[in-house]
Amino acid sequence: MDEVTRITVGGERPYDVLVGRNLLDPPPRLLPGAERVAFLHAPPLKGLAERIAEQVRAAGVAPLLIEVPDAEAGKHLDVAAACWDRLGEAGFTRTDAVVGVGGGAVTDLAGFVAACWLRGVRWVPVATSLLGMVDAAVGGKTGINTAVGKNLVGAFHPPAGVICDLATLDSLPPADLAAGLAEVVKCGFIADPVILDLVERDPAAALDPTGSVARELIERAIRVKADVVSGDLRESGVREVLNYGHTLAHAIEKVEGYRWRHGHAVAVGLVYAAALARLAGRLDASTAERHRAVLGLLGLPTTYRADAWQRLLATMRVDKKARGSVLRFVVLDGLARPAILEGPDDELLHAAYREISS
Ligand SMILES: NC(=O)c1ccc[n+]([C@@H]2O[C@H](COP(=O)([O-])OP(=O)(O)OC[C@H]3O[C@@H](n4cnc5c(N)ncnc54)[C@H](O)[C@@H]3O)[C@@H](O)[C@H]2O)c1
Ligand SMILES: O=C(O)C(=O)C[C@@H](O)[C@H](O)[C@H](O)COP(=O)(O)O
Ligand SMILES: [Zn+2]
Repeated sequence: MDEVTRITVGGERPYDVLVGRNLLDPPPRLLPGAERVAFLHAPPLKGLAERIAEQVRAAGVAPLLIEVPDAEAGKHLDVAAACWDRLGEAGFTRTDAVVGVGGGAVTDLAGFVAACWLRGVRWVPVATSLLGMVDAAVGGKTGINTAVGKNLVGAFHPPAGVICDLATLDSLPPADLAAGLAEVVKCGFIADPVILDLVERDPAAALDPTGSVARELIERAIRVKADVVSGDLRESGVREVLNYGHTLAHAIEKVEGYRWRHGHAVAVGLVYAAALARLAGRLDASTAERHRAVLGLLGLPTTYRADAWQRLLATMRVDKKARGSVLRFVVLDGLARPAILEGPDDELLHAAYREISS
C-alpha cells in the first residue's frame, strides 16, 4: 500500500475518506462490531466484491454478496426492495452493515438500502469510479430514481467511512474517467480554481488514473465536497453549490432514459449554467467561455439537442432546488463565487439553451 490520504468530513458523526493505491489489501476496518456485512455490487465489480468479502470472512465477519443491475438500472425501488428481502432473510440487525462496491449508482443504492433498513444501519462505500470517489461516495446523499425523475427518493445518511482505492480506477473505461472529471471541474469553478489550472496545463495527465495529477485532482475535489457538506449535510443552504450544473444535467439524463453518463450530462449542464449567468449579467464572458474550453479539453460534451428544450424545461420544474413554481439555479457571480439565480424567466432560460444547443 502506498501513502494514504485521510480527509475528514465533519458533522454530527464525522468520518474519514481514505484515498490511496491498494487500500483494499486488506480492507480497513471501518465497521467494528458488525457480525454480518452485505456487499452490494453490479456485475463488473463482482470479482472485487468477492475478494473483499473473502477477506472479511477471514476476519470473522459473515459476508452476504448481493448482485444488483449495473449503473442507473440499479437505482430502482424494486432493486432496493430485493436487497431488503435479502437482508431480512439473512437476519441483519442494527449492528450489521452494508457496503457498496462500485460506481456512484451502486453506492447511492447501497446507502439508501442502509438508510432504510431498520431505519438506518451503518454503511461504507468502496468507490471504484472517479465520479464515485470525488462525489457520490462522500456527503451522505443516498437515493434512487423514480419514473418522474432523478434521485427523487432518498435519504441523507452519512457513511461510517469512505474507501477510494485508486488502483480500482485502472479498469475504469476512459469515458467514465472523463465523466468523473466533470464533477472535478465543477469543484474547480465553485471553489478551487487550481483544479482548472491543472486540467488546462495537462489534460492527458488529468485523464491518467495512475499519475500524480489525477490523484491531486481527486483529493482537491474531495476536499471541496468535504468542506461544503461538513457544515450543511441536509442542503439547507451552502450545499446547494454542489448542484452547480445539475438542474439541466438531471433533465438531460431523464430525457435520455438514464443512458447518458451522469458526468456527461453535468458537463453540458455546467456550460448551460455559465451561459445563463452571463446572459443574466452576473458572469463575465471569459469565465463563461472557460467552462466550454476546459470541459472540451477532456473530450466531454458541451452541447445538447435543440429539439429537446420543452421536455427539458418541464423536467427542470421538478428539480429539488425549486420552491413551488419558482425555479432556482446555482450560478457564478465570478470564479469560485457561487450564488443562486432565483426565478429566471422562460425567455432567459431558453436564450441560454440556444447558446449550447446543437
Ligand atoms: N450521492 C451523491 O452525492 C452523488 C454525487 C454524484 C453523482 N451521484 C450519482 O452517481 C451516479 C454516477 O456515478 P458513476 O459515474 O460512477 O456511474 P456508474 O455507477 O453508473 O458507473 C459507471 C460504469 O462504470 C462501471 N465501473 C465502476 N467502477 C468500475 C471499475 N473500477 N472498473 C470497471 N468498471 C467500473 C460501472 O459498473 C458502470 O458500468 C449517478 O447515479 C449520480 O446520480 C451521486
Ligand atoms: O452532494 C451534493 O449535494 C450534490 O449535489 C452533488 C451532485 O454532484 C450529485 O449529482 C447529487 O446526487 C445531486 O443531488 P440531487 O439532490 O440534485 O439529486
Ligand atoms: Zn453530480
